[in-house]
Parts: sequence; C-alpha cells; structure tokens
Amino acid sequence: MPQKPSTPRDPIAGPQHPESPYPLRLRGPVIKGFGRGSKDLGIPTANIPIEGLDINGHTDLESGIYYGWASLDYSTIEKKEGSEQGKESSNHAVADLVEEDELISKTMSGRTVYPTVLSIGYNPYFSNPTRSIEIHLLSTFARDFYGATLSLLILGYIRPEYDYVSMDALVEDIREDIRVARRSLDRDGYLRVREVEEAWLDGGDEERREGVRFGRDERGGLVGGEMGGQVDGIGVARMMP
Ligand SMILES: Cc1cc2nc3c(=O)[nH]c(=O)nc-3n(C[C@H](O)[C@H](O)[C@H](O)COP(=O)(O)O)c2cc1C
Ligand SMILES: Nc1ncnc2c1ncn2[C@@H]1O[C@H](COP(=O)(O)OP(=O)(O)O)[C@@H](O)[C@H]1O
Repeated sequence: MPQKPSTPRDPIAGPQHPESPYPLRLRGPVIKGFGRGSKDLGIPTANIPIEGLDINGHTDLESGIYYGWASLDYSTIEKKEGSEQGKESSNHAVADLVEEDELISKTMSGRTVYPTVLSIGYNPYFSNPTRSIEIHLLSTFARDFYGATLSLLILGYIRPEYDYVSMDALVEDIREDIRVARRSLDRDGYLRVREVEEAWLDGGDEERREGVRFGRDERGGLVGGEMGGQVDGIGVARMMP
C-alpha cells in the first residue's frame, strides 16, 4: 500500500462539471463501523452497506477518497427507551473546519443536504479485513444517527487511500480532504447537480432514474431530462434498508 507522497496536494479535485461515471448514487441505513472515527481520530464517519454500489453493472469502484452530497432520513431510526437513543458524538479534530454556509442547503421538502467527503476501501492505516464506505458529513451533529437512511451522491475522486506514519498524519490529510471537497463542490457544475438530483436527495427517485439522462446546457452546465429509458453512462447504486 502506497505511503502518502511528499509533493504538495492539489487544492481542488475533478473537472469543472461531474463527468461519467458520476453521479454515482448509494442509499442505505447507517450501521456501526469499527468505532474508531470519533474515538481515535475525532472525525466521525457514517458507514452504510457497500454491497449496493453498482456502476453500470460493475461493482469495482476504485478504492480512494471521494466527494459529493448526502442527506439523512431520520424516520427510519428505531425508537429505543431512555438514554440509548442517540449518544453524543464528537468531531473535535475537524470542528474548526465546519462552516454553516450555503454549501449546506435544504430540499423542497425541508431535508438538509450536506457537503460530504468519503473513503471507500480497506483503510490501510488500520488494515481492515473488509472493504467499507466511510462517510463524513461536513457539519456538526449533537448526536449519533445510527439507523437513519443516508442518501449519497458521489461526484468526484480526490486521491487514493494511503498508509501513514502516524495517526496525526492521517488526520491532517483528512482535514485537507475536507478543504478540497468544499472547494470542489463550491462550483456551478456541482451545485447544479445538487438541484438536478434533489428528488434522490429527498429519498425518492428510485424508478425515474432509468429514464434520466444528463446533458450540457448552453453554458456547459450539467442538466437532467427525461430521455425515454436511456441511462447513458450514469452510475446507479441501489441499497435500501
Ligand atoms: C476523507 C477521508 C479520508 C480517509 N483517508 C484514509 C486513508 O488514506 N487511509 C486510511 O487508512 N484511512 C482513511 N480514512 C478512513 C479512516 O481511517 C476511517 O474513517 C477510520 O478508520 C474510522 O473508521 P470507523 O468509522 O469504521 O471506525 C479516511 C476517512 C475519510 C473520511
Ligand atoms: N459529521 C458526521 N459525519 C458522519 N457521521 C457522524 C457525524 N457526526 C456524528 N456522526 C455519527 O457518528 C457515527 C460514526 O462514529 P464513529 O466513531 O466513526 O463510529 P463507527 O464508524 O464505528 O460507527 C455515525 O454513524 C453517525 O451516527
């Protein structure tokens, strides 16, 4: 597994507009990971089952760090008695990077859409035995949201996964991933996809996807439209709780 190169990192990732195979979509219930994110790193990451990841029939999306948008449906959280409901959560290693600005938006039905950075792979620093998807929402949450349904839109690739000489070095790189994701999403092409994909981020849009195709408008922006059953290079990932 490669170590992090010593060359400076690019401040922004991906082209001006998402290109095929993006956007990739994955939806699933927030499940328990290995319990290291908040405790060891100070960077909580929501895990959802990775099995539904499907890019035009292939499941082998390259391991690495990606950025996109995500939303949460809290209605699927199992109600429990007393104090078990939603333990306090800490994002102390990245709290200073949280900005409650226009990158956090609401859908028509009032659901919050978060800028998001995620890791897909084996977390080489921890040598995980299984492949997982670790999703960090760029916001502060008072409590855990295990059982919520997370709808994810993956829009671009940032870098490969690396091994690190120390946990501090891993945290510092994730902090830079957060900055890169924010800059990368804060571009017209990526803000536009958030609008085009609003139905998906609102928890719906399972069936209509088969008929949606993306094209470019006159300014080169990504737009969606009904195209009579063509999928045309769009990755569709389905994972329902
Ligand atoms: C943006 C981001 C980048 C990451 N990059 C790496 C990496 O390069 N190498 C690595 O071993 N783990 C990486 N991780 C994964 C963390 O190690 C992982 O979130 C941590 O092990 C917590 O896992 P847990 O939530 O399953 O307990 C990254 C996580 C995020 C959110
Ligand atoms: N900003 C955030 N992004 C992702 N998850 C968060 C965030 N803030 C709180 N959480 C909660 O923290 C949980 C992850 O905590 P973590 O310590 O990484 O444990 P594990 O991944 O092992 O479940 C998520 O499932 C979610 O409920």
